[in-house]
Amino acid sequence: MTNTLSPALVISGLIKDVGPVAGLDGRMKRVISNISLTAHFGAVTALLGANGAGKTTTIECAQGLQPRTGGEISLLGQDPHKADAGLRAKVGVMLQDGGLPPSARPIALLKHVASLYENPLSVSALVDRLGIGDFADTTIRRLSGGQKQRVALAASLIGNPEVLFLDEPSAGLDPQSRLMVFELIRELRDSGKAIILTTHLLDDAQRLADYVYIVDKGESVAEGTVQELLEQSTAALSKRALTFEASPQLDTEPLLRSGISCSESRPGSYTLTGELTPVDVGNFGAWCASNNIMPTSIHLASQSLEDVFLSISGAGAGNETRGNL
Ligand SMILES: Nc1ncnc2c1ncn2[C@@H]1O[C@H](COP(=O)(O)OP(=O)(O)OP(=O)(O)O)[C@@H](O)[C@H]1O
Repeated sequence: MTNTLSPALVISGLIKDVGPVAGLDGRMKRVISNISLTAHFGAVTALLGANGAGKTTTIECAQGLQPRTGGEISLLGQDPHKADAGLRAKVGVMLQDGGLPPSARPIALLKHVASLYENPLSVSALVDRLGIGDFADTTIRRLSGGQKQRVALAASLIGNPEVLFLDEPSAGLDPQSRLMVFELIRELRDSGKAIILTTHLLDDAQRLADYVYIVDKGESVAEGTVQELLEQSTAALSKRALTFEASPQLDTEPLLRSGISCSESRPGSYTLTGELTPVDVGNFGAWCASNNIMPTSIHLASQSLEDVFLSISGAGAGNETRGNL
């Protein structure tokens, strides 16, 4: 029986080199330079970061699917790279590409996976729970991305694992399926399992994670609960952006003051950024009036939570992405 008081997973100073890489004249490329994290039982631990930050590589090293170059990993008290079948049976994995055989049908596949475990969960209960019965007779290759995702989640759960790795669990799910999957993840967490998930969606981390590690360019750059991370960046939260469309190459100099900048991201599309006050908004109106400028659109927005996380992760302001990191 696993000691549930010890962490399920501890990663210290992970380093991972890949290659040889053709673009680097056959040299190795360091994709993880320093990632450390601890995941506990009864908690959802999220690795949050932009595409290419190193999340998948980290969890694949944590599962022993990829060898590490340096650092230490302890999964249920063992080195995952030297893991025996006993350890593997306690770990469930849902990979980003699903890894499901394309010609199999969902229920037959789940029954087969269940037969590999000593004490599997009930296939029919999981099928009902994840709504898999609706497409039970369709081969995996013909399923939609979200349907495949649900089968992959069921397959990762069937062995009733103590630790569950989920790589981008909400990818491709429609809103209803997303709620269903999130509810199931919370139940699993409440039943004491350790859940480690990767996501580039702040919303997923906010809804699900008890503890978040922000990963950027192969390093863990911040950690805490979502609330703690938000509190670390209250300065960023007070920033706003006023975007307007008008003629190109306008002289926006009169709108600037210390802490307020203006950029023309494409001809005729301007964004004023900084701690904008009502006086700045008034000045903007007066500037339009005195220069006979009639903008075709004006949009004032608080910096989004995504911007806050981008500022923590150093991915840079001015990123147009919304809803993603
Ligand atoms: N075998 C490899 N050869 C070359 N580059 C690699 C290899 N494996 C990973 N990388 C690079 O390492 C970086 C991290 O990749 P990884 O898949 O871990 O990122 P991620 O955070 O999971 O991204 P995503 O959200 O897009 O899945 C990326 O720049 C990726 O291109």
